[in-house]
Amino acid sequence: MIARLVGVTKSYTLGGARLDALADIDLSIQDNRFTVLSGASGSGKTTLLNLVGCIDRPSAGHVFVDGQDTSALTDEALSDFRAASVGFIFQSFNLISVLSCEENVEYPLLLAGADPEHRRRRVRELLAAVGLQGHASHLPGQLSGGQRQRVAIARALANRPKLVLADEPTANLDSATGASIIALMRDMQQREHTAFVFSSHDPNILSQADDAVFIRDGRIVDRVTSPAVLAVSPPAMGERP
Ligand SMILES: Nc1ncnc2c1ncn2[C@@H]1O[C@H](COP(=O)(O)OP(=O)(O)OP(=O)(O)O)[C@@H](O)[C@H]1O
Repeated sequence: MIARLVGVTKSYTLGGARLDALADIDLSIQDNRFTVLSGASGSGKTTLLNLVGCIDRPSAGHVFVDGQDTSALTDEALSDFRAASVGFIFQSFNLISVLSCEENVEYPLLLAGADPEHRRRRVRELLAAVGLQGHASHLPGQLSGGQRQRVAIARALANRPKLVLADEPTANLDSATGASIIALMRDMQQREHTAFVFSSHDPNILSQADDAVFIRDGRIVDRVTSPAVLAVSPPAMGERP
């Protein structure tokens, strides 16, 4: 198991009122699987990904990643742990605009102190795997949205994290490009033997996943393994029939 949440609540206070963005979540995420978090807008998907990705801390409960109780880490140690253990893919790509494709993919390797020969080999391998070997020196502004997301996928995998998190990775793409990005993530997940967890409110995506976790109003309302069968007749947003 690559991640486990035990009794996790995340609360915000808005105008004096308490809002539980997540309430009493118990969830295990398995190694080497393609897991989708499915739920309507505002159901808590981003909040959950931010906790699993150690970007945020829970108000109550414990988040374990790769066996580490993240609540036991200082902010600095948590930041180092996150850089070493988790790769991120964002809906708005978040590439560094002044760096070329290869420099964007190389960046996490530089931060991790990888030697130049390893960096060169890994960047070349990843750009080829995402189909961008011919675009290595292009800047993000010279790429399409789908190509930018391909670079972001390569970058997320650079340090061989055991866990990659993607928050609505297809939200800014047309449906055909979005489908190709999901297929690429699936391919890379299997090629790299890593766990991918991605959020989506598109029920059609269920057919691609090994596991589906359904969230509604900050609670897990269902969990399904091999959810392809559900995709034949997609459930209502955030819940199973
Ligand atoms: N920083 C914050 N302060 C206050 N409330 C927040 C904050 N972040 C999230 N929320 C609230 O927590 C709830 C869950 O939000 P979250 O962004 O996790 O949902 P989501 O499922 O990712 O939605 P979407 O699909 O629209 O991105 C929402 O009601 C949201 O308004």
